[in-house]
Amino acid sequence: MSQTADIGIVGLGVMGENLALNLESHGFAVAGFDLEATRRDSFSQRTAGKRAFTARSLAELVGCLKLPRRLLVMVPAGAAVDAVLADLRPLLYAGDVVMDGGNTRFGDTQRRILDLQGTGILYVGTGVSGGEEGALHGPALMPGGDPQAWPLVQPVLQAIAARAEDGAPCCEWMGPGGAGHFVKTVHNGIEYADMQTICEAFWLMQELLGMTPGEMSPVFAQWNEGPLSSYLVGITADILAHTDRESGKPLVDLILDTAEQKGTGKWASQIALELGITAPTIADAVFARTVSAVKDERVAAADILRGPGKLAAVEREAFVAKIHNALLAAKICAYAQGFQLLAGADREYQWHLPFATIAAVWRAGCIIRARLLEDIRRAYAHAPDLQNLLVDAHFAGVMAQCQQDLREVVATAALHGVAVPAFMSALAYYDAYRAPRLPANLLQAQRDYFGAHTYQRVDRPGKFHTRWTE
Ligand SMILES: NC(=O)C1=CN([C@@H]2O[C@H](COP(=O)(O)OP(=O)(O)OC[C@H]3O[C@@H](n4cnc5c(N)ncnc54)[C@H](OP(=O)(O)O)[C@@H]3O)[C@@H](O)[C@H]2O)C=CC1
Ligand SMILES: O=C(CO)[C@H](O)[C@H](O)COP(=O)(O)O
Repeated sequence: MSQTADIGIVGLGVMGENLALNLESHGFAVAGFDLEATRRDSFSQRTAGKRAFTARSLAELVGCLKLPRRLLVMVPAGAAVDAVLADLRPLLYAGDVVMDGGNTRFGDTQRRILDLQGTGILYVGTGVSGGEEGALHGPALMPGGDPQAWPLVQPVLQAIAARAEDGAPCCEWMGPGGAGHFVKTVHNGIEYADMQTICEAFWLMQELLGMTPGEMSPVFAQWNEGPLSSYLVGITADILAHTDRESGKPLVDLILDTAEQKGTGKWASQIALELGITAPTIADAVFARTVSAVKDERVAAADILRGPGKLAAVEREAFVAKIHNALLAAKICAYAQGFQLLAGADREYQWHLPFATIAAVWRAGCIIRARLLEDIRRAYAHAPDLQNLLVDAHFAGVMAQCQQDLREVVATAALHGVAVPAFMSALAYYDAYRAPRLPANLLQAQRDYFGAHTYQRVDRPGKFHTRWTE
């Protein structure tokens, strides 16, 4: 195969192989390479009879690509991407495009763009979401980087992307530099919060209402027909209905309660702290995973630390309806925080992120796809400078309907000693954001007391310092 492939894939793991098959099914001739011989063999077998070629080396892969070359790197983020780039660089010409589709830190993408400056090689960092199925049948794609690359990769990426209900491809240009990978990091931060709040809804049904997974599954399935409709609520219904073949028990009950993570939620939270953006529900979703991971400590502490006394049972049907509204309210708060994070980074890096387009791209294909994303798209299309999703008329209205139930759910959980950190932080975020006055006046006084840090007054301009004990 000489210079006949439309695109080369480096890394034929879960994502790379399925993206390659997706590309091939859309009429693109693909070439693939993986360091691992077993992955190459598996790729050869899965692509037998198709317009696909398995290269035995990076040089062979590059040699069979049409000019300008388009390469998609799907290897683990970090050192592996640098290693691939170091090997690729001497093989490429000016005008060739390298895309990194991994979950890469956006700062790494910015660094790699700088490293390639002067070579003419066009670099793109693209968020990819949708897991194995999405990669095969239509992911959401969030490319950003060298703008000159976009016309060269747009037809390929948009052809394989998922389509929203209105037919729009879930792939648009996010902006320069690390914009694409930043948008994916925020996507994953929201994903963490979405998953955690769903887990808390499940936990409340189990701990307070005594519901079994089998009883909860139809509840989630029904919720998936309404305003909570989303991929994650849908898969939760499926998971809760699943029975372990060996024991006959719900499989979810047999899974160890320690969550793992690869780091994107943590990055989203770190960036929020660095930029001074309030994203507590995303951060609490990360902390919920970290506390789950200290299982042995929790088991030991359960014998030492006291909780509340026994309380009257909670009425099931009415409380399930409240959990529904609490989940919707918390979800809106998490998305609001995610979009605040996008806006904060946009101010810092001057990417000119297209907020309405980001919501549109997330409507299908990705893990956080949800019905409410069309409302978010509409909100930002109507007001691109929207201060916060919460103050959009539609979302303010939904919050008005749901906030009382979020309060009651959080209060009930607290009284019964059931940990719902993401629900709690969503409520605290909502209440803090709608508070015209907060106790930061006392905090400023404390800072001034011990550190002469000064404070401002509400009745006159300027900076003031007080000798508090005089
Ligand atoms: N899985 C998912 O749902 C999603 C994953 N992602 C991201 O996509 C990227 C790839 O993920 P995934 O496909 O799941 O990972 P896998 O581990 O399944 O596949 C990565 C492949 O890349 C190979 N590889 C590593 N280094 C090189 C190299 N220098 N040259 C060629 N091949 C190499 C690996 O080989 P070896 O096994 O020998 O290391 C492996 O076969 C990651 O950044 C991930 O975070 C993004 C969205 C969803
Ligand atoms: O990017 C993804 C989906 O959008 C990946 O599935 C991601 O790896 C999930 O993150 P974690 O392993 O930390 O739960």
